[in-house]
Amino acid sequence: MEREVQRVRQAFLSGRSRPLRFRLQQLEALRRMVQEREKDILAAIAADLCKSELNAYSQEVITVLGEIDFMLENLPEWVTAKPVKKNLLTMMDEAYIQPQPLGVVLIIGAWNYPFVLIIQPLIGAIAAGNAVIIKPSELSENTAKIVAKLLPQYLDQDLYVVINGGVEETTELLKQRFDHIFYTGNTAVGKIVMEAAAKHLTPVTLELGGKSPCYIDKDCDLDIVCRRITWGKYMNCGQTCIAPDYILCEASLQSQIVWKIKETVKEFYGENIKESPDYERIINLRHFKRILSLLEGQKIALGGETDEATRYIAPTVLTDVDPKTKVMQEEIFGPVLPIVPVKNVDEAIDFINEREKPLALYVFSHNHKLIKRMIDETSSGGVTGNDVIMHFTLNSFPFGGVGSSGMGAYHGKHSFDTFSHQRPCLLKSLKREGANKLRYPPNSQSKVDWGKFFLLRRFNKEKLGLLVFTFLGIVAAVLVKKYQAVLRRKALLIFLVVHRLRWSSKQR
Ligand SMILES: NC(=O)c1ccc[n+]([C@@H]2O[C@H](COP(=O)([O-])OP(=O)(O)OC[C@H]3O[C@@H](n4cnc5c(N)ncnc54)[C@H](O)[C@@H]3O)[C@@H](O)[C@H]2O)c1
Ligand SMILES: CCCCCCCCCCCCC/C=C/C=O
Repeated sequence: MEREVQRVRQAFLSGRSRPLRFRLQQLEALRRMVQEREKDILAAIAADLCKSELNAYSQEVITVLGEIDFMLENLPEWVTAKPVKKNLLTMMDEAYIQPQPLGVVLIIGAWNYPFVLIIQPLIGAIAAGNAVIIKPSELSENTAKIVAKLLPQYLDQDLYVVINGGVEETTELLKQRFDHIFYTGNTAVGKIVMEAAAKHLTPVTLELGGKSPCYIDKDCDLDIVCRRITWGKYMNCGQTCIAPDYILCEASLQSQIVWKIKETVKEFYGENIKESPDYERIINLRHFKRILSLLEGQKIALGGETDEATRYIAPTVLTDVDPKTKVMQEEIFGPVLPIVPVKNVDEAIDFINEREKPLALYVFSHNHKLIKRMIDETSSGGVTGNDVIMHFTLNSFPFGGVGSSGMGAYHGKHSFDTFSHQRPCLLKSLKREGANKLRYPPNSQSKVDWGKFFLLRRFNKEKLGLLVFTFLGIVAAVLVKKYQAVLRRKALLIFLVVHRLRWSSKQR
């Protein structure tokens, strides 16, 4: 493992991942890989999650292609140095921020969207000029294998490396020194990753989970609300990090919600859900049993049918759920939707704020003010009003959690920033030592006063214009003189002295 990481580091140190042209060419090659090997990729995802190829394409491949195109379009602008505002002490210098790659990045993926969750961060890491080691989830082994097979056929083989394996291999990998670790998965392992990273002071992005609440106000169109919630909750069999985990609403709405979800389930998956190409299965037996255990003692208002042999769990709704029960203590990550009755929006806000900060929050209402109030008075990674999941699709948004749902974010420019160091660069001249002398010992009151003037003096636009105009006038005048260099310095000095004296007298 150590040797493998060392090999990737050597490749990074060669410098070839840095030029813009190389980054664009690698991103184009990645796009070619997705397009040319689409069938293989979709088949692998389908095998891992019992997912139709159409769904695999819409849920994973579209996002990846969109992200690559967005990067290709914007990268030339993002990589350029950005000049910054200067103060009086640095006004003759060059000052800019240069984004630079961090070095060798480790990306650890989760199984539930096994392709997009490793390829989307990879796109950001390549765009920012890094070398990357990718560790796909061992639970989605078909996707892990196809990614390990295809990437070296399209990308630089020493800069971008896939390492497959389970907990043992990941633990070994985490002992190595990286320049950034990007982890997607559950919160418990997130803590293990962060602890390992701390040994090398490696910064981390943690894309974690949590219980994302969904508040339904009585002032809304329940047909549409239930259709949207049914889509987001049962997509991928509930195994989506930002799926609505539970519903909060007034008790009187429960029966209508159950009825409308039931009708929508029929509309989406037909009479025989098991036969539907659009309904997935639980990833493994451990998760299947874990989800079943959440149903114990609950009032099942819809669904509840299961089949262990195929790890099938029907779209399920629980009503009158007691917040103290197990289903409300952990992220469900399956097709089970508890409804917890609350008296009103105030109680819903308190309910959310008494718990860990979720990855997403959903609010449904015709009342725009109520939605805004929920946003203002709660915290979550992201929010969608009157829909679910859809904030994920906007790559101008930073995607990530807050508190126990994660730290850091990615997608689009946010990915580029996550994998870049914003390096401040100040380029001075070895001339103009007069002004620099102000900071050298021995110190004096006069030097401090000059320092205050140079660093604290604020010019509004008019004054700045006047200053520039006067300065240019002086420069023009002295240029025609014989001893221009000496005179210019003196004139500038006189101007600054006069200006500072005026400023000091005003302050007194
Ligand atoms: N925020 C997001 O973008 C996002 C996306 C998907 C999933 N998630 C969250 O991830 C969770 C589901 O994923 P999961 O955790 O079951 O996926 P998982 O089991 O695939 O684990 C994630 C990764 O962690 C590694 N890992 C597991 N145990 C480890 C250990 N002890 N030490 C080191 N590495 C270890 C695995 O090898 C894997 O690569 C849910 O909580 C979900 O909400 C979050
Ligand atoms: C045909 C229209 C496509 C609509 C877009 C669907 C968006 C699906 C997004 C799925 C989320 C994938 C990432 C998951 C993260 C957490 O698990």
